[in-house]
Amino acid sequence: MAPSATLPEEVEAEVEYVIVHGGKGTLKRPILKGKAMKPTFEEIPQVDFANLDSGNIKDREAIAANVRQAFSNVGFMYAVNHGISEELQADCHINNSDTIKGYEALLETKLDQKTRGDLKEAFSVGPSPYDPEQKPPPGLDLSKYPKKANQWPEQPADFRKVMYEYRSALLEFGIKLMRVIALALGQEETYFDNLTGVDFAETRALHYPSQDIPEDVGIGAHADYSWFTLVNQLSPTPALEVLNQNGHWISAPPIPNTLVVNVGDFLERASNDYFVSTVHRVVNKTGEERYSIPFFFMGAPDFMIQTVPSCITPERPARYEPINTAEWIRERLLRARYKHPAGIAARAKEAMGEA
Ligand SMILES: O=C(O)CCC(=O)C(=O)O
Ligand SMILES: [Fe+2]
Repeated sequence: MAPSATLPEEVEAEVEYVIVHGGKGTLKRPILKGKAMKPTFEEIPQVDFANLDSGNIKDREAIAANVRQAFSNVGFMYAVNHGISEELQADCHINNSDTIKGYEALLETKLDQKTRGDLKEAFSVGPSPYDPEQKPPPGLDLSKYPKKANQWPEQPADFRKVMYEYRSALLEFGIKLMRVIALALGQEETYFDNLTGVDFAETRALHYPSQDIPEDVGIGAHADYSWFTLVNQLSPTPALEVLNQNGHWISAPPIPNTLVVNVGDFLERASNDYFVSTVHRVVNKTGEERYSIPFFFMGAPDFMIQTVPSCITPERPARYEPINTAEWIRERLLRARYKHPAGIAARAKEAMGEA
């Protein structure tokens, strides 16, 4: 339609949307411009964790207050002074290996249905009590766990060792962060301690080639299925982008010695939407390779995700039913794995109305 001086601004402009398929179904966010724009974030805040191990609860509460602000307004933050050693981060760099390209090939997942798939490759390490490094509790009934959960390459020889050292360091930070989150939600620090019974995290070493075809993405727009995710951006290549309330993509460039921390769907649900599981994507148009290692803090598989009591008020009654962690993860994983036999079977079942 041709612009007309007499029509209101909203009618004149054709509204465009960002469309995202996430944990809550399809999100259609209008891209707002000019006067229609709402107050929302334009950058990712930084939170200092230097006092995380302080014996004084006031110090830990001060961190919790900053986390609360970041998680409720943005859903993302940079963790500064997180205590993970730089050497360990450098050891994990996939550049140290000329053989590891992971077992998830390029285009194996497709998070944005308009694309030919995600232009990334990955090596994932998930929960498995068969790996002694994960210190399964004595007497754990192993029959409930799949035997082939993790697959390890023979080369380079110390790949498994380094990945486990890194994973343990992140897990330690993650368990402390979960305590800060409990405080941030107005609970006792120990509120979520029973979530961490058996190992419950996934580490994914990612490689993104430069995306030279205009439609290509590294990872299509999505929200994470985790309590939170700790992303280590190993390359100086800016590519991670975060969707704000105006439908604008905000860059989260690498900042040395920080971890990007984002709220995942489980925390959003447990917090009754007070904390937002913000949609993000990776688009690497820099002409350079990019490497990153996200760490997904997922919770024990049999943990029931329920609304935290302090997040239920007369104005905001509980919005969600309790849900089993393993069931939710399986459902989400299979949706993205469009080439995996189990993913194909699940979608066929869904199409026939059986799922
Ligand atoms: O590589 C990144 O910076 C983020 C990766 C990511 O969003 C994911 O794996 O869920
Ligand atoms: Fe993500």
